[in-house]
Amino acid sequence: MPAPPAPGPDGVCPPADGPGPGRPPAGDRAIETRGLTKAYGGGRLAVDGLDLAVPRGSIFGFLGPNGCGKTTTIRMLMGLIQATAGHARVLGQPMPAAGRRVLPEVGALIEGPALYGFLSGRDNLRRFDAADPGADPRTRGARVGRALERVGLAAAAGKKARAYSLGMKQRLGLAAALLQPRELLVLDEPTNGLDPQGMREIRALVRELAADGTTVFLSSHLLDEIEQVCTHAAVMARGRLITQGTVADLSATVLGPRGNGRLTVTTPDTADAARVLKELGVSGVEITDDRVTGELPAPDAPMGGPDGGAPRELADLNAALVHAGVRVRGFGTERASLEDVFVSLTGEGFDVAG
Ligand SMILES: Nc1ncnc2c1ncn2[C@@H]1O[C@H](COP(=O)(O)OP(=O)(O)OP(=O)(O)O)[C@@H](O)[C@H]1O
Repeated sequence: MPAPPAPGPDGVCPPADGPGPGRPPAGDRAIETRGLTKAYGGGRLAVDGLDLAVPRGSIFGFLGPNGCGKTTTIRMLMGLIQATAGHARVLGQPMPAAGRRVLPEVGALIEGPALYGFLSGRDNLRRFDAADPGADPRTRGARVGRALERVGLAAAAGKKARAYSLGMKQRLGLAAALLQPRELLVLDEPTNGLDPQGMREIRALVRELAADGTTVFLSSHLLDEIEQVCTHAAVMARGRLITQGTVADLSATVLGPRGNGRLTVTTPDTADAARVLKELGVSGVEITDDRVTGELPAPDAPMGGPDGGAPRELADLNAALVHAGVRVRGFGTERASLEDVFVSLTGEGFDVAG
């Protein structure tokens, strides 16, 4: 996997047109936009100067509250609507100019699949396949069968699509996107409206597809979804890019440069635990009820053990507590969530309309 874009000192990644440290070289980007902008009537910008850099091979989450401009961006990327300003490249080619060359390499699922309810799942796929001028009709049956198999719909292939659950319809839409091998999959809110089981199935499928080397760009307003499935993310609010980078780097932006997370120790011996942790270099130590929390030292910081040694790992910290007679009932670290990132960078709660 190419090197992820690194956040800058303010925690925000450099724009796509900068040579930014850690930013994937242009050839390694599945999607790249510069200043991409869309104004609908009324003058308000639905998308405002967007600089995106999606590394090839990533599972890239495009995250933001409803109405922040995700679908509008995707529609511009796919050449479905014209940008008001700015540029977009998909698989290295300018869009929409190179649409005919690029789009056969891209599987897209935007705003739910358009299915005929009176046709079976299999016949819906045959119809999609027949609409592809590059698809050989002689091998259609095999292609459709493989795609159904891939999304776990082989057994239900003969059922009318109107009898499918929402999750099955989404999977059928994905199967349509997978009839041909694709370099890039673009999925707009693929789990929207699904029950938890349906969501899990789609996420598992996304992971499988990415494991085969396909870049997956998926939009979502669900923070935990992005955290669970994505390697990288861009965070949008009100049409603007707030930040982008690896999911781990984004978490680190709100944890400070040390980015190690907070340690939590649950113990009846809170005062002793706090003292030992401070001696070991843990800062910001706080006691709340039977919990002692603190910020872990940087990995390269000197960390003195009680015997003058230098415990470096969490396990060593735990051992030192036990050695000092602290009865440890719980021990662990917490990383910042993407929700923390969003709130810290925008000053807003996540559940706002864009
Ligand atoms: N065809 C249109 N004409 C006018 N305004 C539009 C149009 N499509 C979208 N908008 C507006 O542009 C903004 C961005 O909408 P968009 O659908 O891109 O957001 P989104 O992040 O995909 O949200 P959602 O998840 O709710 O679809 C919203 O304020 C929306 O009302």
